[in-house]
Amino acid sequence: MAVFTPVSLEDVTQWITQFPLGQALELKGISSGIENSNFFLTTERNGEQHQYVLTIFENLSFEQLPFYLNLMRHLAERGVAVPAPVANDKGELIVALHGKPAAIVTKLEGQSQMSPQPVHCAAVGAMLAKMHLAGQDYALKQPNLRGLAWWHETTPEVLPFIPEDKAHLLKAEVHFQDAFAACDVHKQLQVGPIHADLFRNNVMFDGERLTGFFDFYFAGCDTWLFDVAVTVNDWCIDLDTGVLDTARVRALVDAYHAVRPFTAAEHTAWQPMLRAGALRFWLSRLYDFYRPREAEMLTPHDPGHFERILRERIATPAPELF
Ligand SMILES: Nc1ncnc2c1ncn2[C@@H]1O[C@H](COP(=O)(O)OP(=O)(O)O)[C@@H](O)[C@H]1O
Ligand SMILES: N[C@@H](CCOP(=O)(O)O)C(=O)O
Repeated sequence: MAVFTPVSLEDVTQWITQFPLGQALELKGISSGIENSNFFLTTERNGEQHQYVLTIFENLSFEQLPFYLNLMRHLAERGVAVPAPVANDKGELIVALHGKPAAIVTKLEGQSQMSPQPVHCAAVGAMLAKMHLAGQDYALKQPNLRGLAWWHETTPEVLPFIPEDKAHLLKAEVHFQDAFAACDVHKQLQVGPIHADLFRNNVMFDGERLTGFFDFYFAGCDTWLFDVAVTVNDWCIDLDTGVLDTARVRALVDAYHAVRPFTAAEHTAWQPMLRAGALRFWLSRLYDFYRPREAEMLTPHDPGHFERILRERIATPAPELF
């Protein structure tokens, strides 16, 4: 159960009067998250019921949240399928509830598609390209906080815990990624706000219709190609082996390319970028496994999954971008 801060309907009844949402009818805790306390909120306005998600942020602060919430609003206003945050009567998107930052966003229809077919991957690729284009004129700037600098900070923290062969791979890959980040091709890559964690569990589908991307709390400014690589490394693989499924890769990258054509530099950078996407999640999973943060991770994800993916991306070239 991932409701860390209990909230009752009575608590919300008064609090919600500052939002143009009508009256709170029902509040249900959502069990699946791992970082925040999330609730489905039903309200009634002019005789009609509406569904929202109320999130109480357990780790992110009032200072950190505007980048993420304003990005969601910016994207929603430009027709990207993401939850739209609701402002209160002072125009604020982040409002204290039980002393912690909280926000209300629109509820996406559908469920996560955990066994995606090419048709789902194509929808994700097209929406991802649309999202990158729509984010171009987003005014707030924040780096990807899980990027190269974080890999350098985190690697020495996990090295003492892991056996020699893994330590060797980790150090060698960080070294390889340093060289890649410094090369001319990398400097030519398109940069902007990215989701940076667009896994299967962060996208909703109603049948084959993509209804939205959510969980933007790892978003930051980084290369668009890194976002594509992270997404392909989750959506287009056999989960047991990490091996890429060519049909799903083609569907995702072709659909992306049709909306926002990849550049020659992106074509060149594709194989090392897939390795970067694997390294990022191998490292965060190692960190969460060996250095668990208090009351944050209920069940740490398996680091071995992304170690396998990284080894596989090093050993076997992925299908070309175009
Ligand atoms: N806007 C939304 N619309 C519909 N469901 C949502 C929305 N936001 C979150 N959820 C539901 O809440 C669950 C937990 O959200 P998530 O952002 O993954 O939490 P956490 O940040 O705590 O890991 C999701 O798996 C999803 O079922
Ligand atoms: N996608 C990451 C973990 C982040 O968790 P999320 O539920 O907030 O997406 C991973 O799989 O390691």
